[in-house]
Amino acid sequence: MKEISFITSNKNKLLEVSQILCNSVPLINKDLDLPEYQGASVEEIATQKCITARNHVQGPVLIEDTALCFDGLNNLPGPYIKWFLGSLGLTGLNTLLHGFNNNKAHAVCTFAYSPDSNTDPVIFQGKTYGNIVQPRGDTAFGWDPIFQPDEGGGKT
Ligand SMILES: O=c1nc[nH]c2c1ncn2[C@H]1C[C@H](O)[C@@H](COP(=O)(O)OP(=O)(O)OP(=O)(O)O)O1
Repeated sequence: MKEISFITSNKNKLLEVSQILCNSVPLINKDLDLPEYQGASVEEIATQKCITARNHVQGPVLIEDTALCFDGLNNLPGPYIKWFLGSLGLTGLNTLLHGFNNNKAHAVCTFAYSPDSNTDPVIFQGKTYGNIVQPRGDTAFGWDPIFQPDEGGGKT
């Protein structure tokens, strides 16, 4: 099977994707923080990110874009979660929801894969529903400490 270049600057993302694929797909990582379009849907952002990624490597390319959508904020921060998290921190993200009386949120993982530069990227997407809570638990990866998935047995 041909190797796929998974382009990400995020070590934790690379680790998770490698663990999930469990060597079933040969991945090579290129550590690049690709620009992300604004004002677009998560699917458009992932598509554009994948097209940009193709300029950096030969052969099949895979990228992923993560969004964290707060129901009370009409799905913001969504794809801008990286910048909200960087500016406000975990506690600040939680405080954002004060006054909205709605802690529901969903995480959206959007992968875009392109086998070659002549083929439009294909999108794969998964959503996990849950609630925004006070930070607790493992702080190793991004917004994990404030997201309690509905199917996580009460853990963040
Ligand atoms: O499973 C996750 N659990 C907790 N936090 C997560 C997860 N997955 C991404 N994250 C964080 C990282 C970043 O603060 C933001 C998404 O940003 P996002 O643009 O997709 O990733 P990134 O810029 O870190 O790496 P990349 O070079 O692949 O674009 O959410």
